[in-house]
Amino acid sequence: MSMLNKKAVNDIDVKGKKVIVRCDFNVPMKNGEITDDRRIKGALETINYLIENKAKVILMSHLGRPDKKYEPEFSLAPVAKRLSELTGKEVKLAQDEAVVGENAKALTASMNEGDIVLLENVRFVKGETKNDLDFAKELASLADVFVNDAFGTAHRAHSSTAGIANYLPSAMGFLIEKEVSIMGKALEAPERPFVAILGGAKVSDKISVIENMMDKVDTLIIGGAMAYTFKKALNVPVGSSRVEDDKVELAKDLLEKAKQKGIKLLLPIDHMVAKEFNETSESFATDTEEIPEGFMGLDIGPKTIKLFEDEIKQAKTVIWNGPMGVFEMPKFAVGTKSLAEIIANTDAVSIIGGGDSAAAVEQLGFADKMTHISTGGGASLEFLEGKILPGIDVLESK
Ligand SMILES: Nc1ncnc2c1ncn2[C@@H]1O[C@H](COP(=O)(O)OP(=O)(O)O)[C@@H](O)[C@H]1O
Ligand SMILES: O=C(OP(=O)(O)O)[C@H](O)COP(=O)(O)O
Repeated sequence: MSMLNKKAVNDIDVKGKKVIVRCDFNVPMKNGEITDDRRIKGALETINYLIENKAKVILMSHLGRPDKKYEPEFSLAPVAKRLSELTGKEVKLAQDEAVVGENAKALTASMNEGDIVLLENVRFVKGETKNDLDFAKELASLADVFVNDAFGTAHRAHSSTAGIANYLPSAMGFLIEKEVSIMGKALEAPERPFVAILGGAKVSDKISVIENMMDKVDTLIIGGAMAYTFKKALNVPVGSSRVEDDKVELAKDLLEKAKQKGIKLLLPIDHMVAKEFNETSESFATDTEEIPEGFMGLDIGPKTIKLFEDEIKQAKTVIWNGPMGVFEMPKFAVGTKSLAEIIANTDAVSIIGGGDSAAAVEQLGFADKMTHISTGGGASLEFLEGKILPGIDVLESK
């Protein structure tokens, strides 16, 4: 695959060079504080390598979705502070509303080897998300080499992730290398049995993943609200569960396809149901796969957990993306938590897609027991769909 043979940062000469590194520092924040710094930690290997190898390190990222102009609440100042703590070095923030302004130019012009400068949020500039080449050229003018290590943003073709590669020699960072090699190997040459577990809200979001996975896996497990569209396709009563009526025919096709390909497709066989979408409403576990009239499925039931567990225990490779229920409500988080624990306790290669399942695994303290937790939600989904990620595609090949 073309994304697997890119030059990495250790394939190029960086000594004394200004290296501009696109990171994904789009971290969740509450009241100006970073609530989860996994993405910052994920970039440290590349940053530390560059420092040790005497590069001048210029970092850039987006944060959130500002309205294409300077907005103080989207400043990367909290990230600069956290980076200083994590690297033990002063990380200067170039405080320019236009990103490549007087401060950025002055700070980057006077760098010593091993210094770190962080540019302001690249999405303060209107052209960024349109992959405007003038802005890409401005960013490139600050440096000698471009390294992309923003896996979480690799599915976007923006000035700082794609356009800039037109103007500088380029390579991928260690985070992108790790994400692509672990997930790439699972897709290309997995140890078998290979089990994919998909959950979350919508079939429509994950159709392409389901289709692509069908060519690779031995077993496909489907939970979360998505499962009810499949149940409806099988004429199983689903009560008032969340169903995408316009995807029922598609679900039928996917079930048929799984059969033709000889893939085991597992759906829930019991459910935690409630009258209403809240935690105080009357709720219970159903005996069978049928959901009574007037009730909705909000989590997988105990028999289903056991069914999925038996399958996961035999797997040599497990990929998981999307929660098994409405895990935001503790009462309906049992399925998601149980799966996290089951996967954590297998010897299989375990890969957790970004987004909700990654957050659940992290919160439960199982992160260390997984082979890999992706730092990209949308990006890992597109990768699993088999799409080429533009932020990687633009980089120089070996
Ligand atoms: N049975 C269900 N009924 C309604 N919503 C559900 C159900 N199961 C899961 N969800 C919701 O799906 C959402 C996550 O879906 P999605 O965004 O597709 O996942 P991810 O972020 O992992 O890609 C969560 O907010 C969760 O509450
Ligand atoms: O957080 C991100 O996406 P994700 O929530 O799908 O992982 C990335 O930083 C991309 O951000 P964007 O979806 O605003 O382009």
